[in-house]
Amino acid sequence: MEAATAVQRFHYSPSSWIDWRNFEGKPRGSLRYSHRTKENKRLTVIALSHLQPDKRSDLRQRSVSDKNSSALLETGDLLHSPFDEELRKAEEVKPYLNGRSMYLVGMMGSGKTTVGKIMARALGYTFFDCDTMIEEAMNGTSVAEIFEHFGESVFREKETETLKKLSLMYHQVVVSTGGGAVIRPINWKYMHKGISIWLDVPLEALAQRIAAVGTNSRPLLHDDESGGDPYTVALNGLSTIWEGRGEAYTNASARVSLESITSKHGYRNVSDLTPTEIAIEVCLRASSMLPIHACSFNFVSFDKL
Ligand SMILES: Nc1ncnc2c1ncn2[C@@H]1O[C@H](COP(=O)(O)OP(=O)(O)O)[C@@H](O)[C@H]1O
Ligand SMILES: O=C(O)C1=C[C@@H](OP(=O)(O)O)[C@@H](O)[C@H](O)C1
Repeated sequence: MEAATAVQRFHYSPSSWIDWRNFEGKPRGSLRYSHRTKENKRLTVIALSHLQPDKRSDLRQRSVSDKNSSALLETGDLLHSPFDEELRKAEEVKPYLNGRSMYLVGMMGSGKTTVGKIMARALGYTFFDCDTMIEEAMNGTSVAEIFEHFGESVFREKETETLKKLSLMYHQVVVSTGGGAVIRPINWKYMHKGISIWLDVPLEALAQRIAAVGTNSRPLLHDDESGGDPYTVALNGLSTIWEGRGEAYTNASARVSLESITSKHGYRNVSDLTPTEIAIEVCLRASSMLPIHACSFNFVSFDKL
């Protein structure tokens, strides 16, 4: 076996936990950690960057508390940590997707970015965030600044251009769209080139998430002057937006309801679901919609089934 592709099994012990501060951010939703072993071999660990601080500590506890837990350390290939094992369920659907891209739609805060990064990792797809692409195309101007200085219509034009580019130039991508991408019919023409999945999350759960991180990056929630608490402000804003576009989400090829997954897992609240559990469900849902014969066509336009 060549040294460059050799995969070594590394057993965690309570004292061998890796300090997260040694990680550096990398594109494509991963973090890379390198250190030298006693034998002076360079080992690299890739871990999931989507993990929130609380989820990281979950992983840490799971890793150090189980004597048999192990992670594959590698020199250039993928890491499969104990956490990644869950993702194998999603990875298994890859052959059925036949390279089709996945477009995540849903209200702001529904987890399109968080879940999309995990899906991309599981499927070996490339992840794109539409808002980030627009910001980059506007020389780093933030979404909030684009709304403020140029108005929503300019942002929507850029959004359409970005979806067009993604749908025509790429395959095997997971795209996190902006919450409002569903309102322009032309955008559906592009998103239906792949599989579009609506992440349907109750407004109360969305308001909780948004209140926790603030509305700075979400200009459509800025206008409230009621002086209410962050949760109420977010819920009122989301309710108004939902009235205007709730129906548009039903154009998606499939809907993944977080309430349904919650009861499937026997949980009490939507907030008990991990992003990984949701990502697995989205991948399974996408592949379950594909008729067997559709799998023999590569990258054909995938209109609503
Ligand atoms: N399943 C989840 N459980 C709890 N919080 C989540 C979950 N998914 C996303 N979040 C949090 O909600 C916020 C919005 O998520 P994000 O992925 O940015 O949504 P979107 O891209 O749809 O706007 C983030 O702070 C994220 O950490
Ligand atoms: O709902 C919307 O109209 C918007 C949602 C935002 O994206 P997220 O859904 O990623 O927050 C962003 O595109 C912009 O603020 C407009």
